[in-house]
Amino acid sequence: MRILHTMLRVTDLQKSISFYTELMGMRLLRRKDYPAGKFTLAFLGYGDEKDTTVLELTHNWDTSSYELGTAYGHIAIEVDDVYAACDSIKTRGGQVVREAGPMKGGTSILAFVKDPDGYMIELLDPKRLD
Ligand SMILES: C[C@@H](O)C(=O)SC[C@H](NC(=O)CC[C@H](N)C(=O)O)C(=O)NCC(=O)O
Ligand code: NI
Repeated sequence: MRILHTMLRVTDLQKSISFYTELMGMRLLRRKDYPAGKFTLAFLGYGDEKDTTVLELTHNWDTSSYELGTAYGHIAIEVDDVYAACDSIKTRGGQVVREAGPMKGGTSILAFVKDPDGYMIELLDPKRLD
C-alpha cells in the first residue's frame, strides 16, 4: 500500500493551481469536471501518480468558503534550501507566515507558507531532520 493523495477543498481552483504550480513548483497532472456533482478535481504533484503521492484539489462550484477548523496541521514539502524557497515564494507574492529557521526545540530547518485558502504548507529540508 502507499499514500496516493491528500485532498483539499479549495474555493478558487485556478488560484490554487497557480499557487501550487508557479510558487510551489508542482505540475498539474490531470483535471476533470463532474457536472452531475457540480465539482471539479485537479491533481497536482512533483511526479506521476503511479510513483508519487499527489495533491487532490476539490472545487465545489457552489461553495465559496470553508471552515478550516483547528485540527488541520500542514502538508510538508521537501526543499533543498528553505531560506531560498521562502525568498522565491515571497518574490512571487506568496504568504510566508513562519520564516525559515530551526524548528523550536530542534534542528530541522523549516518554514510555513499559506496557500490561497489558508491551508498551511511546511517547507522542510530533510537533510537536517531531528
Ligand atoms: C477520485 C477520488 O480520489 C476522489 O476523492 S473523488 C471522491 C468523491 N469526491 C467528491 O464527490 C468531491 C465533491 C464533494 N462535494 C466533496 O466536497 O467532497 C466523493 O467523495 N464521492 C463520495 C462517494 O461516495 O462516491
Ligand atoms: Ni480522493
